[in-house]
Amino acid sequence: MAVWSLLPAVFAGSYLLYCVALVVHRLYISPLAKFPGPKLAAATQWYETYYEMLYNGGGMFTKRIKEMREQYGPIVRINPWELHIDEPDYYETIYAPSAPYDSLKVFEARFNIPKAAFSTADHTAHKHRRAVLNPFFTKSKIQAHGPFIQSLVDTICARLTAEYAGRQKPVKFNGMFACLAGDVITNLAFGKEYDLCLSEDWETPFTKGMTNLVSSTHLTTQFEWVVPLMNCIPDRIMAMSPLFQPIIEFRHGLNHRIKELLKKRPKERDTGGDTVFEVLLNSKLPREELTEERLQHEAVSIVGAAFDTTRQALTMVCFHIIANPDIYQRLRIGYGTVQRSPRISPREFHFNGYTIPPGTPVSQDSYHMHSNERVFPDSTTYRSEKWLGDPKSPDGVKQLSRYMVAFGRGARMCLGMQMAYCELYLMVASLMRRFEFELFETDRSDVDFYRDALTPQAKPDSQGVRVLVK
Ligand code: HEM
Repeated sequence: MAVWSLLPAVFAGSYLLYCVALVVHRLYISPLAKFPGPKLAAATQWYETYYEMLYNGGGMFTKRIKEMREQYGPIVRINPWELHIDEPDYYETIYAPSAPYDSLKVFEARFNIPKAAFSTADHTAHKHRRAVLNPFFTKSKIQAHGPFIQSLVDTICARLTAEYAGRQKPVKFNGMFACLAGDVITNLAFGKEYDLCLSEDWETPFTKGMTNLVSSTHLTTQFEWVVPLMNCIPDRIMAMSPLFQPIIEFRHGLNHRIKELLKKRPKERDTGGDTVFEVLLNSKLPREELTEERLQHEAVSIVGAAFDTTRQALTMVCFHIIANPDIYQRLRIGYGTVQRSPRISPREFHFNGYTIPPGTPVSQDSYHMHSNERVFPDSTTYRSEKWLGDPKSPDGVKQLSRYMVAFGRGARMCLGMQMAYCELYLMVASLMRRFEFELFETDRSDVDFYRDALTPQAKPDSQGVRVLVK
């Protein structure tokens, strides 16, 4: 028998040996071997991949982590290299404001925008990119945009009166709020809006693109090679896929805006920094930080981050207000983003007698925090009055708001929190003051967290929140 005919068997045998050695190392030698958790999850990343991609349609790992917590306690090894902690009072240790913690490298490729502040894993690079954006998103800056946001809200209300009131024609809240969020952020980012709020039936290619981008999150996170592979395939071929076609269109739209801005002579651009990208272009960032590619990444990131989160929050709040008329005008944000966002410390963490080695990704998340029955008893019942009168947490000392982490905490906390609050206040107040709504073939399962696609998504066959305007 020729020697070369044995090669496949030699390769297969070596690979098998390598896998066995890897599993033995992960289970018995790795510095994380002492942490509790399912052995299979510690042995292979495929465990997480199975829950994110396959089990019950995917997006199920966040919920699986909650089950692990119930079985193994407040600290769990959730995959070969990462720990998850479920202890409300420890949140501020991991998400400390000025701590020099990195984020996950694999997240850089998640939305194919590695150069955006949102994706930047390295703490120092993130700090510089973030610092130039911060001034645009302060409370006072956002308040100055209040009249513009109110004008969009008024446009929506006028349409509700003209096209829906008194008719048996349900309004799709998910789509309607997506249009609001999209118009607000594109206008504030570029000084141009897409007029999504005027679109037929609140359905637009832009919102479809954003929705698909969010849905692709597990595919691109679990298989790091997907994004580089996609980048090798011409867009016109990628656009044949119904998943990627709207994403490509969405990205091209934003790329076009950036190109337009860069084409303007610098003098024309210097209009006092009215839009996010004027602020960026007039900032003191070095030239290599202001390339077309980097600005395109920042554009997708800022528009994307503003979109699904705000749409979800508005839809959920309005559903609960309509379903419970006695809670009119009091609101609480649900989970925010449910997917964990680990931090990597250059120093050790100490938790519950464990020493967590430097360089280990450690996370908590808003799903575990907001469903913690010690801090939020009866957490699945919508009782927004619990937030009235500056309440204390169950220990009677700390403010309850310390545990409200829908916008995250620390150096990577939500950049657009004030903008989101502004949209929520103006939109919800206008809708609830001006209209009487009735839910149409909609119940809690249309808003409750079923699967995670970065943000909490309702059951797959949900048609969204639909209401009749009386
Ligand atoms: C209700 C609405 C919103 C919720 C619940 C929300 C939630 C969050 C959360 C939890 C994070 C932190 C992720 C992490 O720890 O890694 C985040 C980051 C971010 N959010 Fe929001 N967000 C909302 C609206 C917005 C809006 C309107 C904008 C508009 C610009 C925005 C822009 C961003 C950006 C750019 C980041 C990344 C910040 C960084 O990495 O430094 N978000 N958001």
